[in-house]
Amino acid sequence: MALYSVGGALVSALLSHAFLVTLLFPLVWLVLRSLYRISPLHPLSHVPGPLLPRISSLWLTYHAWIGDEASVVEALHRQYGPVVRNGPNSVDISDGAALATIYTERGGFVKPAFYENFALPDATQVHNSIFSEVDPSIRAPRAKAVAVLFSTSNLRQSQDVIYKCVDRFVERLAGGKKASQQGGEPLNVLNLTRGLAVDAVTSYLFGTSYGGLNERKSQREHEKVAVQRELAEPMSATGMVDSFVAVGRFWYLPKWAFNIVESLDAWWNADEQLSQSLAQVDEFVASVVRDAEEAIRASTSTATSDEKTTAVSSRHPLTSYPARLLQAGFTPSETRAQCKDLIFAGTDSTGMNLATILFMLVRRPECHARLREEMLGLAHRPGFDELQSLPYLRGVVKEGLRLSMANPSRLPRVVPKGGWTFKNNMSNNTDYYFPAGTEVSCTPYSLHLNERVFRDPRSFVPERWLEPSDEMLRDAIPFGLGSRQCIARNLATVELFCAVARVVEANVLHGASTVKSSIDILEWFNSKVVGERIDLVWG
Ligand code: HEM
Repeated sequence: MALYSVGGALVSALLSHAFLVTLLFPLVWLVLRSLYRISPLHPLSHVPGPLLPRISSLWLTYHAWIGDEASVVEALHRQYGPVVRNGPNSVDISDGAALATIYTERGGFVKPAFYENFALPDATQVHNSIFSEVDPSIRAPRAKAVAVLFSTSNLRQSQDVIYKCVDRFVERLAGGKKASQQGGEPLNVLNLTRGLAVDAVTSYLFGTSYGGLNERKSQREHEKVAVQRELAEPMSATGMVDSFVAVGRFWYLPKWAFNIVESLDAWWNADEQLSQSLAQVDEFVASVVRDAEEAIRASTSTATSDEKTTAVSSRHPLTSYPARLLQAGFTPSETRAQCKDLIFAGTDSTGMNLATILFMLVRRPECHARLREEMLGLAHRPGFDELQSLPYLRGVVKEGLRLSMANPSRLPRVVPKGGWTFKNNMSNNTDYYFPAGTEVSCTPYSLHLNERVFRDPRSFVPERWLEPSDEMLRDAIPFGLGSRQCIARNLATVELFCAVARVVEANVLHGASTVKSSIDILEWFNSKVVGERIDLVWG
């Protein structure tokens, strides 16, 4: 009876303080969850790491946001060793021995759900891209439809398309040099390399050039004014590319929170230039996909003669990226989203890498001289394939890719059913067991700057690639690794080789100096160059 009345009193007390209970319940839950996460009962309790990331994934989210994630995780490795817990359920490994299991063997582990925060809008729909799709069975038919475009033999056949863009790029660089010598503004080389990247991707894959290197053509009659403006103004796709790069600030958030933060961010940072850039890219992509649809319609036997005439006039190749996706049965809306993704991925990374290589060659004139000697020492202008076998040029490109940090932060994956034991030979032969569902990653920043593998790791030393160790070859992962490595690795590599070779051949960098002594970045998934400029000046 007494017990009954005590219970009743407790219930009525709780009910009369419903507000307090509502407030307390989540707090108690949070405290209990945090205690569990730092307790020996947690399956990752054996992995070293500081307190905050063990308690909450907000720690990593915060560092991604402020843009120091990769260097902060590297600092953890220095303190705790090659295996560190950087979140309640996540672990980063700075030992290249982990790469094969995580990314390559048996197709590698799958990407975590937050990759889907990189999905792309098209009108009222949102589509996962080949990059953001986490389900391998959904990604596979899309990648299969376009894979042939990224093969070396296909690229070889279309090399003229790439060279045309590269030559225009060298011309623009030379124009910038002239203007700078005449006392103009410093040349933002990142703007031009992005122009080359967007033109190469769109000319080669879409059959139509975006024209990033040909903007403001109408002002040609005032050449000097036009050049000055080109030096100062960003290429028109820049706003769109930068807005996608900025998704990396909060991509770790769960979908619902991501959507709220993204909407607030879009409202807060709304500006005319960005809206124009987004609209311009949308318009370009829409017209490319329309042309592809027309060409497909006209190629079918049921096409009317009018349709055939339109298709012939548009001359859109049935083998283009959008045409291949459409013919494989994907909707025009999804095809537009996939094309926009390529414009973003292809412009940002290649642009950043090429600008970094040029920056490094200017900073190290002796490397530029040696490369020029290699190029000029050839009896003939090297062909497409021969370029990639020139030892010093290879060293320059590989070293640029190692240091450029276009994608500096971790490449996370999820441990599959059955768990995974990582046999760590680096620190006391400790074995680490990670249960299914654990997020594991290697971080290009840590691997590329590991002094055990790359002596004097922060210096640009192309010579180190003349006789690389097995570990160097294993740990340099600028394109990622395995089944989800960069789909356009061959295309990007070819762009870099051709552009660096032609720039050095034309001797445009002669007499150049850099405005800053280093390239400072925000370490988002795709890094952002602070100030969005990599400036060169010629005296
Ligand atoms: C030097 C230039 C480039 C670098 C350093 C680079 C780097 C990367 C990296 C690191 C990944 C893997 C990300 C991960 O594992 O989470 C990736 C994936 C990808 N990249 Fe690139 N990329 C470059 C150029 C390009 C270009 C030119 C394109 C398009 C034309 C492109 C399209 C893609 C796509 C679609 C994926 C997703 C592949 C998949 O998940 O199946 N990238 N890239």
